[in-house]
Amino acid sequence: MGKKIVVALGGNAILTDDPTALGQQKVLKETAEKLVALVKQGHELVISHGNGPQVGNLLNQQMNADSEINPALPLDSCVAMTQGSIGFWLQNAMNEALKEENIDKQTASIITQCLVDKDDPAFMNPTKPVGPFLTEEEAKTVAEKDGSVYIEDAGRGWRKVVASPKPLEIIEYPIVENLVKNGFITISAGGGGIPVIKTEEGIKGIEAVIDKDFAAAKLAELVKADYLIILTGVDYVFINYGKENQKKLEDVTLTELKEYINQNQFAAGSMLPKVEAVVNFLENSPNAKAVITSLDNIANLKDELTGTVVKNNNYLENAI
Ligand SMILES: Nc1ncnc2c1ncn2[C@@H]1O[C@H](COP(=O)(O)OP(=O)(O)O)[C@@H](O)[C@H]1O
Ligand SMILES: NC(=O)OP(=O)(O)O
Repeated sequence: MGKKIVVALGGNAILTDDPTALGQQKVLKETAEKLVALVKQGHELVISHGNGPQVGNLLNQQMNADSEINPALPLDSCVAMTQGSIGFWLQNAMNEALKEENIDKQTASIITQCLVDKDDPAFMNPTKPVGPFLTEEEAKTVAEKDGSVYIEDAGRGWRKVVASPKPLEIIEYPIVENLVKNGFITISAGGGGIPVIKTEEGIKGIEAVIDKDFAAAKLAELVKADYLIILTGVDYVFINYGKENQKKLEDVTLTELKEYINQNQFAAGSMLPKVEAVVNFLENSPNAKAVITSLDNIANLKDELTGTVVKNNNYLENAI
C-alpha cells in the first residue's frame, strides 16, 4: 500500500564533488530518478532538503561584496536564495523524471518561511556547520580575518558555524497542505525554511540557518506522514561512530534511541539533529516510522524499510 513519505534530502543528494550549478543539477537529476521510483511504487512524496554547503558558500561570497553598489546580503536572504536555486533545480529534475516515467504528476517548490523565537538560546551559541570543509590552519586564518566561528565537524574537517534556532511554525504550511491534498509533489521548508520572527510590523527575516531535519520533522508531523525518511551520506546510524567497536543501528525503538542520545553517542551538527528530529516526529506521530539512511538504500523500500528504522515502542505493524 502506498505511504505518505516526507523525504529530507541531505548534502550528498544535492552536492557531491562539483559545487557548480551544473554539477549540482547533475546530482539532482540522479536524486530525482530515485525519488520518482518511489512515486512509481504508489507512494506520496513530500520533499524537503538541506542547504548547508550552498548557504555557507553564498555567505562566504558575501564577504567580498563590500561596496554600496555590491552590498552583502544578510544570512536569511542567503537561505532564501539557496531555497530558490535548489528548489528550481530539483523541481525541474523531478518533473523531467516524472515525464520519463509517464507519470502524470507535477512538482512545485514553495518559498517557505519558518517562525523561530527571537530569544532562542541558539542565537547566543552558533552550532550549525555550513559551507566547505577546511583544514584547522585554514579555518583559524579565516576566523582571525573575518571574526567568524569555526568548529571541527564529526572528524571531517573544520566548518563555519552559524546560529540554528528551532522551527516553531511553518508559515506557508496551509499552501503545502493544499497542494499535497491535490496530488502535487511539493518541495518545501528547503534549507530548514527561511528563519523569520514576528514583529509589530509583520514577519521579518533573522540571520540563522534552521536545521532541515527539524523542519522536515515538523512538516512530517503536520502532513501526518507514515514515514519520515532522512537521507544522508551513510546507510545506517552508528553508535561508537568512528571507533573500533562502532555498531550500526538497524531496528530501534524510540526509547532505545533516546537512551543513545543521553549517552552522547551522536555528534552535534551532523547526526545529533537527525536523531533528535526523529524523536520529535515520533513523539507526535505514534503510528509512524522514521528512517535514517542513504539515497541508494531507498530503492529497497519496495520490499521493506532498510537503514536505521525507528518506531514507537507500541507501534502497531498493520495499523497503516
Ligand atoms: N553516529 C553516526 N553515525 C553515522 N554517521 C555519523 C555519525 N556521526 C556523524 N556521522 C557523519 O555525519 C554525516 C551526516 O551529517 P551531515 O553530513 O551533516 O548531514 P547531511 O547529509 O544532512 O548534510 C554522515 O554522513 C556521517 O559522515
Ligand atoms: N539547513 C540544513 O540543515 O542544511 P544541511 O542539511 O545541508 O546541513
